[in-house]
Amino acid sequence: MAYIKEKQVAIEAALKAAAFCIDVQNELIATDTLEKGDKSPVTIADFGAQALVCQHLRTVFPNDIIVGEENASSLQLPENLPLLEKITAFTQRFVPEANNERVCEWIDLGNGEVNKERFWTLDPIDGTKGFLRREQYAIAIALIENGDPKVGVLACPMLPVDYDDPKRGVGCLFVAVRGEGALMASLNSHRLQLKPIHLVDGRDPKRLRCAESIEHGDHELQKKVIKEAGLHADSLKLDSQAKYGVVARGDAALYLRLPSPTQPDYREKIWDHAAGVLLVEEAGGKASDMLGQRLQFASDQTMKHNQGVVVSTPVYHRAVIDALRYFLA
Ligand SMILES: Nc1ncnc2c1ncn2[C@@H]1O[C@H](COP(=O)(O)O)[C@@H](O)[C@H]1OP(=O)(O)O
Ligand SMILES: [Mg+2]
Ligand SMILES: [Mg+2]
Ligand SMILES: [Mg+2]
Repeated sequence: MAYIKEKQVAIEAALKAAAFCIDVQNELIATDTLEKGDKSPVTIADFGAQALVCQHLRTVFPNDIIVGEENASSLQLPENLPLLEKITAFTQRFVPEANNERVCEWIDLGNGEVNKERFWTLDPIDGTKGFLRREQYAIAIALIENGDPKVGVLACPMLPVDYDDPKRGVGCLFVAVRGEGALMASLNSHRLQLKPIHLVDGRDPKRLRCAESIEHGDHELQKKVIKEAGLHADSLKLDSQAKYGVVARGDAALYLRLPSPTQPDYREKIWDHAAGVLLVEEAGGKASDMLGQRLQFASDQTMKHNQGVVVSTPVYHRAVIDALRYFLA
């Protein structure tokens, strides 16, 4: 077994951040949200979850670089002091020594640079819009070495443990280490029981479906490609890297995300994919961009060499790449 300590620490950090997000969500009010430069929302939970994860990683791996989505610059503006104080108050429930200054320092531990050796990438809340709608979101943590995700953890506090059995409740933890398979645990039981998960096996036709974003993508082209690849069941629409989780555990056969026609120049971010890609690969699947090229995690935080993502079983992956070649020709 490899990366034992990294895996353990990433799981602890993700669970702490998930508990934090659940607390904030239960008590959140509209003014607990800011708008970023790109018009996307960021909440006190995004900031607090980044602070907690970075603080935790840094305690155990003091020399490791962290590349996270958020930074504390807006929180240092005088008009945002009430917001910062709220984040600190919630953070103190998990780390009693938190104060305003430390919380900003912990958030900014996540301002490291992508490099070719070793770094962590973190999305403290992936799917902030889903979080605000009380639908799907994920805490996503990945360790990248030499451009390759080695450890990936996704906590999905709102994801049904089993779409077909609502009694099993919501809340899932996904864990993968390169070469060691993909695992999932319910967040509902007292003891975390990680069990192996696998891709869809084709015996259940209703699971031969695609997982798609609610907000992002080219839904028109996706529809044509999905059909051409031979997937006929209605898509699952859900926010965040929870889509990687449902593919890895066989609730869907494909995650397709094509560049939106309204934002053709948007490039994906490493923290939106690294953990999920490892999870699906370790469950036996394939992940690439829309041209079938390898997703690159070590050139920049923006994946400027890739467009779109195709994540699936080897057979459907091939079929989707072929269908895309046909439609894009
Ligand atoms: N214009 C955009 N196009 C594609 N993805 C985006 C865009 N803006 C933000 N995102 C990120 O896409 C992911 C949400 O995708 P989905 O629609 O699949 O849930 C999130 O990681 C979100 O960031 P964030 O982490 O801030 O929520
Ligand atoms: Mg965001
Ligand atoms: Mg994200
Ligand atoms: Mg985010």
